[in-house]
Amino acid sequence: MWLQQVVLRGVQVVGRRGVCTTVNNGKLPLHFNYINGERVSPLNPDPSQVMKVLEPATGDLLIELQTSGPDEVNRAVQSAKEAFNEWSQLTGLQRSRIMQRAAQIIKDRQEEFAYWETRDTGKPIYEARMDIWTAIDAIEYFSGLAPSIAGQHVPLANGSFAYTKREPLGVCAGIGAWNYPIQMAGWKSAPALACGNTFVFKPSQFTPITAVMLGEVYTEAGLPHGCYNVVQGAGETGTLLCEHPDVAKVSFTGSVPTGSKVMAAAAGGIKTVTLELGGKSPLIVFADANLDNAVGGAMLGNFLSQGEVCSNATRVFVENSVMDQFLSRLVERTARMKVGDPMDDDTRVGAMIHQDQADKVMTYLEGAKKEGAVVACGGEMVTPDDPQLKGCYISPCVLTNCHDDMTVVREEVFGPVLSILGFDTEEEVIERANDTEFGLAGGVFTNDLTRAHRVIAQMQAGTCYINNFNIIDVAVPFGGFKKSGLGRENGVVTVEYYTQVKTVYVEMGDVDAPF
Ligand SMILES: NC(=O)c1ccc[n+]([C@@H]2O[C@H](COP(=O)([O-])OP(=O)(O)OC[C@H]3O[C@@H](n4cnc5c(N)ncnc54)[C@H](O)[C@@H]3O)[C@@H](O)[C@H]2O)c1
Repeated sequence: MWLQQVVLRGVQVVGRRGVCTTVNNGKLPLHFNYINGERVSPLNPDPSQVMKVLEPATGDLLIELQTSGPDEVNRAVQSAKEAFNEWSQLTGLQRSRIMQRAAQIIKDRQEEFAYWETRDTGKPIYEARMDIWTAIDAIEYFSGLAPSIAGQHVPLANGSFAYTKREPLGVCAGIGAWNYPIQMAGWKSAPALACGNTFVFKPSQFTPITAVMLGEVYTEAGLPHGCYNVVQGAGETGTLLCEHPDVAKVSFTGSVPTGSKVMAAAAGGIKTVTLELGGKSPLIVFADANLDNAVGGAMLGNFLSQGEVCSNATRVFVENSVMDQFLSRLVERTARMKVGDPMDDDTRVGAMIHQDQADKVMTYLEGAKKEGAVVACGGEMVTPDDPQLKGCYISPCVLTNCHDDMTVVREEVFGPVLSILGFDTEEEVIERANDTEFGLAGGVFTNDLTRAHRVIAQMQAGTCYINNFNIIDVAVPFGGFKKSGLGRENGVVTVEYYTQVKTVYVEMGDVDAPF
């Protein structure tokens, strides 16, 4: 492996999976906050607030770090507040140039980023490399938009006019989930910064590493100190950010229950929120579809990142007349997926994020079997040959004999579990597909162009696919309907979520006052 020894600023990590040793004698690696342009330790370290981060692949301790309490959150927000004046006064082009340099630095360091993303998340390295690119894409894309963020000119009577400006909001906070850490840091910081805001990010407590590396990159690229900050911690740190009076907006990615708490915490300060929440997305396969493509789409829609993906098509509706062909091809391809060492290039299913998540998935599977589901393949805990790999590995699972009211079909499992449901008519399947509180994504496979658009038009989901699934492009908005969220990430529309409109009336004549 190319990275036997990696040195992060302030932290030395020896060996491919060794426990990290730090400049602080391996006791309290405190340099995982990023405030005012540098990695920092909380000013008043509290030994009772140390967070242990385990490596998913091995189950070993990866890193220990200090949780950020009120003082540290305030320090990060104040750093962002002080930086706002300078950053927001730059032209879009000036901001753009700095961001472009940042994107280039990540490209130069992409293997290092991918390595750490894999160690932090347990996902296969080939996927981590793609994730790094999604962050690069966001920084490049929003840097491209920055110079063209502008308002409107509106002519009024008698030569008077009004104009609008798109102004930044101020300090924006981001809170991330553990399944796509660098992507979330990129998707949230890039539009925030491009629009002239400054930013404080709290990654998930399970995946703290790459967000801090991104801070170093931004600083190296010339981002003024304080524009991008990171605080570490779990829910309490997140709440402190949401409630902080100097935070103008919160962009949150995570589960529906937490999203609801974030919205409530932000409500006190009348702050805007972007919420990217959970899903239970449907994929409908009609009999006329190209079945190999449909099988590929169903697998993309279920087995990336060990199935820990919000938009996953965990309910695959297959027209009964092609069920047998579809299922045999799906099972054959799924059973071939290599489960194991996330650092191997040909691994397709890595380690679950932690034991609790693996237990949760296995509990759903046990419940599904009790409710009558049949395991067509997978769904077992796998023990890799390498004794170092003591994490939790689950073989990708296809469930048949499912019905709509099973728990596994109704709730978000967040693991490699695909439920197959048969259907006979278009009308019936649309109603069943929409029968969920979620609305993140949805898809259809058919060669009938008219039907494809007719079905998608009725689908209650924010991100829809015809003849593919789970592809993303930074130029295309992503987000959910119903309980799956509010607002969008990616695409030009995101500028609206990181700016506020100022209207200015300009009188060119005399004031016509009736007093
Ligand atoms: N829609 C999307 O784009 C998207 C993407 C990825 C994951 N998700 C969803 O995320 C969930 C899995 O991630 P998770 O387990 O990390 O979610 P989670 O809701 O448990 O945690 C998400 C983040 O919120 C923080 N948090 C917890 N309580 C908080 C509070 N009261 N106030 C503020 N922040 C708080 C956590 O520390 C973490 O950083 C799934 O439901 C998945 O569908 C959605």
